[in-house]
Amino acid sequence: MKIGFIGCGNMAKAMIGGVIKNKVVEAGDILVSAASQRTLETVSEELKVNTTLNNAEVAEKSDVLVLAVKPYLYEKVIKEIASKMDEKKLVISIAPGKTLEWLQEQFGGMLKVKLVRTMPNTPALVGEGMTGVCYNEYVTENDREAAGRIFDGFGKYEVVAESMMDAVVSVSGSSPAYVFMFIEAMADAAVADGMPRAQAYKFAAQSVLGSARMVLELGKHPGELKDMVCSPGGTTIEAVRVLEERGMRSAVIEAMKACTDKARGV
Ligand SMILES: NC(=O)C1=CN([C@@H]2O[C@H](COP(=O)(O)OP(=O)(O)OC[C@H]3O[C@@H](n4cnc5c(N)ncnc54)[C@H](OP(=O)(O)O)[C@@H]3O)[C@@H](O)[C@H]2O)C=CC1
Ligand SMILES: O=C(O)[C@@H]1CCC=N1
Repeated sequence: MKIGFIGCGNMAKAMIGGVIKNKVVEAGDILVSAASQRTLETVSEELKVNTTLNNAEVAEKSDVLVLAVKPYLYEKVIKEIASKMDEKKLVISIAPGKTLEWLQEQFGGMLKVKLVRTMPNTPALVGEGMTGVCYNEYVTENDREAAGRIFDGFGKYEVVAESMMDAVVSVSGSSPAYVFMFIEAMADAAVADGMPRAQAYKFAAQSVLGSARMVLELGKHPGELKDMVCSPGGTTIEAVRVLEERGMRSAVIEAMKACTDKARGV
């Protein structure tokens, strides 16, 4: 399987890193394009993948093609590659807001292009990505299996109804940013208490990692897990009281609502 990436920024590099590390394909089976030679030189040096400035060449030489440019460039890039497409190639979109119907239109109504609409996230870089996936009608069982191997290569994935994709942007595509802010804030507080910064990041990040694993592995309600930490009359409930007073839940819900709304409008 030859995989092509059009665009090689934060998200593509995270996906490529995971796919190579997990031996889904060899680096030599990946062809990447970008806007600048400088990016391609860096990517070629760091990831040992093949590179070109020619998007149409990536489309022509790939069995699976990942569109990894910013959403506003999708229309332009698809125009550049449309003539190189055929009904065997699988196209993976990673942009928020670009529906299967819209993508199909860009490729031209006549071409039965196989489309996979996804929303990955940057933890893919360490093999812990979460990707929401939906397919158009031309994607076969074999294609799904091939795409699944790619998504498995950099984390977990789940097939969802297309109507859920905007919510996926908010809950996993964008959410690493909120989690990093939370880790940074906790580390700042520990630094204020006198802890060296590097150590503070380790304590904060490992606590987030462990807590996430408890949710995923123990099958218990997050509220129950929170209660297990809150000793009666203890320290934790004091922190919980202040977080509730400052509107933590409401801030998260409102922030994610804004994110989902933005995804709908991209
Ligand atoms: N970052 C994230 O966490 C996530 C991003 N996404 C989606 O992934 C896509 C890419 O985002 P991200 O990686 O963050 O963006 P970046 O800005 O990091 O990367 C964009 C890449 O596109 C390249 N590029 C620009 N113009 C062209 C062109 N005309 N032809 C080919 N390549 C071009 C750039 O090249 P150069 O480097 O030379 O400028 C760059 O390598 C977006 O649609 C985004 O919404 C989805 C989920 C999560
Ligand atoms: O911020 C963005 O638009 C992209 C999509 C999800 C994460 N990053």
